[in-house]
Amino acid sequence: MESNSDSNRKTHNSNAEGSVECKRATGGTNSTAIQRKRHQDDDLDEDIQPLDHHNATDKKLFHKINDITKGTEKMKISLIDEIGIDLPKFGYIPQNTTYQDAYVPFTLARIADENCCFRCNGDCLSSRVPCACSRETGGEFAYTSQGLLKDEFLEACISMSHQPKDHHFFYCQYCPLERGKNVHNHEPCKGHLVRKFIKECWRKCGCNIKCGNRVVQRGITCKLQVFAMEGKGWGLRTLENLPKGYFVCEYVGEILTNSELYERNKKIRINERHTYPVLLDSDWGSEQVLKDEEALCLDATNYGNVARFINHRCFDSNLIEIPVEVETPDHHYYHIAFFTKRNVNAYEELTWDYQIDFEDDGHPIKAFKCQCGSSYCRDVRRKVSETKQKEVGVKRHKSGTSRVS
Ligand SMILES: C[S@@+](CC[C@H](N)C(=O)[O-])C[C@H]1O[C@@H](n2cnc3c(N)ncnc32)[C@H](O)[C@@H]1O
Repeated sequence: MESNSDSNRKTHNSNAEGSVECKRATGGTNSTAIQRKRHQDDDLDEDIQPLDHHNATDKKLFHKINDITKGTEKMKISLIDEIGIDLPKFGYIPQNTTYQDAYVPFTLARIADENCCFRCNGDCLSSRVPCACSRETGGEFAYTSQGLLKDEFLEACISMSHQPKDHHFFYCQYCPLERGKNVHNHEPCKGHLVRKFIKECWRKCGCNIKCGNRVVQRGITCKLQVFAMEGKGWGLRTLENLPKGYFVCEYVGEILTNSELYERNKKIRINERHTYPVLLDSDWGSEQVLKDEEALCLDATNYGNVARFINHRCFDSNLIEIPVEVETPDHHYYHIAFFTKRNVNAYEELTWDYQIDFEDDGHPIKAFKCQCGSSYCRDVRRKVSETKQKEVGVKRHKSGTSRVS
């Protein structure tokens, strides 16, 4: 997986390939073929700046793309690279898309009358009595009329992610994660955290599209930028101040079954396991045996949205991911939406806690050497190796063998 900047650093002259890649301006020719091609590429030419461009602060820019979404989001999302790393190779998709076997039916017939608010009008948040769509959140909507998450709901979600052991876990009888390994003796399920869901109004509801209980489905509304950094590869930042409880973006990728994820993992080298899949396991274990086509994950490796650039930070990240029910009451499939955990300043990197167990080598999501910089960092291996390096440095220093490079 090309994600660590140390491994993907290269000179700005190298020619990147793929769907959201930078290319040189093609000026200096009258060829009709090229002119025709240019015309077809107008959208791209407008979005992609030549290499070696200098910005106002006179920092060298190796790459700049004005809109990595290619117009598929309401907001343009730029990408800049001031250190010279490979451009990401993926196709931008603004909505989750089934890869092959995942069973994700969106039918109106599956939405029972008690799972929608067909009698509502206008804005559900302003109705005197909260409608049926608030039932998932205990009879109160999760959102304020300003479109932010209510503090109490947000704090409860943060507490669940900070102290998962204090909260309820589901344990599957036959865990899809273990089944996917295709071995005779499955290990017992390690447990899946029960999560708090938001339920948004949708097509069978009587309210209008501006209803305050429709936030995630309206998409990205803030200015975001993908940027390159030392150590972690690409990352995402906000270009404007964001208040606490603000919806930033959802995690979008291909919808894969767990077996499909294992097949993908098998095809790539052992130390390059996927680092872009997110399990949709909030409901695992609540039923007897989950069929393979219902044990799903989102994989943003080949196709995804801007959320694939959000790096991990142990514990004190500024984003939290919350499951959101939109099109189907069936929680095998749901959306993963990122909200701010606190006020976030313009130009701060946006991070979330992947909840990685840095010691679980069997997990389909590969743990990396964490460089989150948090004082709560859980990557003990990194800490141990850093301590050892320091000790070796001190010993060498004492024996006079150390070299300053
Ligand atoms: C979902 S991607 C995030 C975007 C990624 N940085 C990129 O360049 O495409 C996850 C990968 O980013 C890198 N990463 C994320 N958080 C990191 C951290 N705290 N320390 C080191 N690497 C990190 C790891 O390589 C991880 O596998």
